[in-house]
Amino acid sequence: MTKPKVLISDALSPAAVQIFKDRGIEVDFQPALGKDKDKLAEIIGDYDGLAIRSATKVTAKILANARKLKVVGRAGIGVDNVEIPAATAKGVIVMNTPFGNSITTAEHAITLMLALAREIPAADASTQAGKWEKNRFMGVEITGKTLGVIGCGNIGSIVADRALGLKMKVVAFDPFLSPERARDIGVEKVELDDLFKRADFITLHTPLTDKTRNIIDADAIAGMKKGVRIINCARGGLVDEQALADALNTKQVAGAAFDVFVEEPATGNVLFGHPNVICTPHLGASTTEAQENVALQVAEQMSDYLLTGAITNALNFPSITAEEAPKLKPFVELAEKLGSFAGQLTETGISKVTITYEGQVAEMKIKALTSAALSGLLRPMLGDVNVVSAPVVAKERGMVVDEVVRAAQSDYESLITVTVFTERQERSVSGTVYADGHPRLVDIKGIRVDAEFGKSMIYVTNEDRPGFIGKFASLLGDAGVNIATFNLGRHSQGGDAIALVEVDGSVPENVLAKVQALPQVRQAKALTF
Ligand SMILES: NC(=O)C1=CN([C@@H]2O[C@H](COP(=O)(O)OP(=O)(O)OC[C@H]3O[C@@H](n4cnc5c(N)ncnc54)[C@H](O)[C@@H]3O)[C@@H](O)[C@H]2O)C=CC1
Ligand SMILES: O=C(O)CCC(=O)C(=O)O
Repeated sequence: MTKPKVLISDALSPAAVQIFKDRGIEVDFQPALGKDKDKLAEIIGDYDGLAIRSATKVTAKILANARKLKVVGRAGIGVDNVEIPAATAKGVIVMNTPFGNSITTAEHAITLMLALAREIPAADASTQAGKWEKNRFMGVEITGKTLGVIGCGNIGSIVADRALGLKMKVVAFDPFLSPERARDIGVEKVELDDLFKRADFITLHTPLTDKTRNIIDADAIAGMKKGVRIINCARGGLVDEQALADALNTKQVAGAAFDVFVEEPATGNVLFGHPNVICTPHLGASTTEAQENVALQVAEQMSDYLLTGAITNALNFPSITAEEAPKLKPFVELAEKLGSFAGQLTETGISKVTITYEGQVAEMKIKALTSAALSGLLRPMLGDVNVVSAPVVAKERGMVVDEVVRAAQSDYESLITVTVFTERQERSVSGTVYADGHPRLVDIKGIRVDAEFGKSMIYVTNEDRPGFIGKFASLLGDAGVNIATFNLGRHSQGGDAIALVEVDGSVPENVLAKVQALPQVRQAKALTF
């Protein structure tokens, strides 16, 4: 196997380079490349993995050139610099490290809150300028004050914990925060209007979504306590910057501390220059500890995926642990081959696919198996589809996908059945994995068989009549097509029968036409796996 190759295009800790090397992965560390999108587009085609922070923008245009790319790893939390739908459509896994920088970012929010309360940056600048303006700087205590936390997930709840330690009262608005969790972490769950009315300090910790964009706008600010102070260490765009600047001018807002901006890098911004505004250049995650954590974690996760297929913290695919990956692998292969078998036999539009998991396989990660079956099914028709992109492609094409899970009902410990519905017919194929780890076909359209998936196969449906097998075999022999394995099955004596023959090399079209012309043959197809 050739070594996978990874590009690091942002300033990750060098710890990541070492992990990739130790795991036997070739790595190019180009920490400034993320800013040069043309160069990135030019070279991305050489890499299996791309490790980034926030400077690299993984756009559809970059992805279009990413011929070999399998995984994008974000050393950090927010993935708004990655076009995930485009990555998914291209079959690229996007993973992040959801916890590695949470403490550091929460500490940055607390730091900014305290700095705001005592106007530390302005007092520092004035003192170092030799002014000694003791009477200019009059701060506020935070003890006993109310902190409003908008978004109480990983970082928000750490901020709440630290603020409680500083003897603040904490109210939180987060539609997904359960009352039990709120109680456990010692915060009062409130509605947003209530938070605005009560908070002396407000800190934001949500992702930027259609619901959270401008969650603090002019109306929201009008509903706040006069003299409120606002901290944003989450994402630019959560606060309407112009509305905030206006409110700073009228003193409705007494101060604001921002680490993130609508446009980054923020080299000019409407907030710059206002009194009691503190700005940092997206430093939330910038501590030695956090950068080491996220770099190590992303490198391990990407290596696991590239080398073993284990998937952790993916945003566009279910997680598969390192323990699950080897057990799942033969079933992924089985699901993909069953899908491929059904796909190669299907000539008209598919309206629905049902995938049934029976026995032990029903306990596994069936989402991953379904994706594999869909990719096998769609690839003969659409070409460039893989397990990551297949569910999206199926949905775009209006295909209904049903998953059925049930206890073992057959002789097999595990059985997967793929049933494809078209306008004209319904066709099922079933398979299992034997102890040798090889997938086997065990049922085609209700007819029992026992066949491995060969590289090149001929599938024939015929009437069960004497003489057919002899004629079929001599026809192949006369044409110089060597038979590797020969499998037969039938419904009943004289009824529908199946022949599934593995041959060496590809099946010439004229040979297939001759097979099709044999008197008992209903259908003859060349299949490849
Ligand atoms: N400044 C920096 O360098 C860093 C910024 N971040 C950003 O911090 C933010 C929070 O990160 P985490 O706490 O790890 O995320 P998280 O996913 O653990 O928490 C986000 C919380 O926001 C809540 N939420 C979602 N929609 C909401 C809405 N409409 N109103 C109120 N709450 C809502 C969710 O329920 C969740 O509890 C993210 O935007 C992340 O990108 C993270 C790390 C570093
Ligand atoms: O990598 C960084 O410095 C930014 C961190 C961040 O914003 C995130 O993890 O969401």
